Amino acid sequence: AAQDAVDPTRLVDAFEASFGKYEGYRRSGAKGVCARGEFVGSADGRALSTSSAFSGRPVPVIVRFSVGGANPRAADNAKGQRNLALQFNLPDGEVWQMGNISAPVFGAENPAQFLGRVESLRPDPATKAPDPARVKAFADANPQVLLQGQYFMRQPVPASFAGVNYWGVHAFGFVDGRGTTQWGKWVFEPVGGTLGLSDDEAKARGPNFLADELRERVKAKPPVFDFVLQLAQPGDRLDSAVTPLPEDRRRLSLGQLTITGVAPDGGGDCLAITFNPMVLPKGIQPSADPMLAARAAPYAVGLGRRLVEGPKQ
Ligand code: HEM
Repeated sequence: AAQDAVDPTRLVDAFEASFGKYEGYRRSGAKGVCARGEFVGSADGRALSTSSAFSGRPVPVIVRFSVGGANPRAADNAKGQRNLALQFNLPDGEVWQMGNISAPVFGAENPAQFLGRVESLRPDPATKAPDPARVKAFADANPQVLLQGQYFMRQPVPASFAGVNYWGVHAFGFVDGRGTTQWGKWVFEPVGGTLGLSDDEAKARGPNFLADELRERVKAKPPVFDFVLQLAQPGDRLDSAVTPLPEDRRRLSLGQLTITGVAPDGGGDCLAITFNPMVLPKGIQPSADPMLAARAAPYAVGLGRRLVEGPKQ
């Protein structure tokens, strides 16, 4: 809706003012590693959507794992967000991009609220830290912005980029050959289960282990994620990134993503890609979630800035 519209430049400027400006790095998910994978769709995927992603033939995927936030030196051994961004390279040049996060909810329900939250976290020039009274006042008036952080505090520090669930958070429509749309929300789940560290283990691991851990893991045995869709029922909210579907909704595996290689350094195919979740293949539809459409323009702004600066990671 028009009242939800927020200038994309203003959003990226607010990120830089509140979280820091690190030239060449993504303004969000700055610390990351590029990888490659292969996706093989399932019969359930083919039944739900005409997308060629689910043909059953292997599809090459560009993969980027990252730690949440704007800081390229973020600690790997702290609780918080991890990301799984994907670009499916489908036949005939078609692509499917997505950016998934390690929580079932996002930190705001519409772009204006997100901008307000980010602005409330801007450091006070005098103290160089956010003003606790301002942060509290905004969160008290907008309690949805606390849900994601509360989720992360209940989870252990991930032991591996391949040991955590990654949710799409938004609803998407899966359109079959008769034109029928099934709405749902997805999550990528490691087939080997989630892997967490105790507080002592996290301390012993130090702040930089996730990229090398992934390289070693992939060399030993390529990790596999199930692409699981939770099916919405009539009446379920399809427009809210802070409202998961009810837990009892049916779940289907749309296929499996295998991670087959990891870049040896900060380079790789990801550098010039922004993972815009509105880039969808035929057979997949965006929902009316205002947070979904609002991502496209700021990602392009962010990509433009870091390309000019000289892209890193
Ligand atoms: C209007 C709201 C949002 C803004 C302004 C925003 C902003 C950004 C920006 C600027 C980037 C870096 C883009 C680049 O340089 O290529 C980014 C990355 C990312 N965002 Fe958002 N974001 C928003 C909403 C969301 C939501 C709702 C999710 C939930 C799934 C999300 C998940 C991610 C992920 C996973 C990445 C990292 C992707 C990568 O590895 O490149 N963002 N975001």
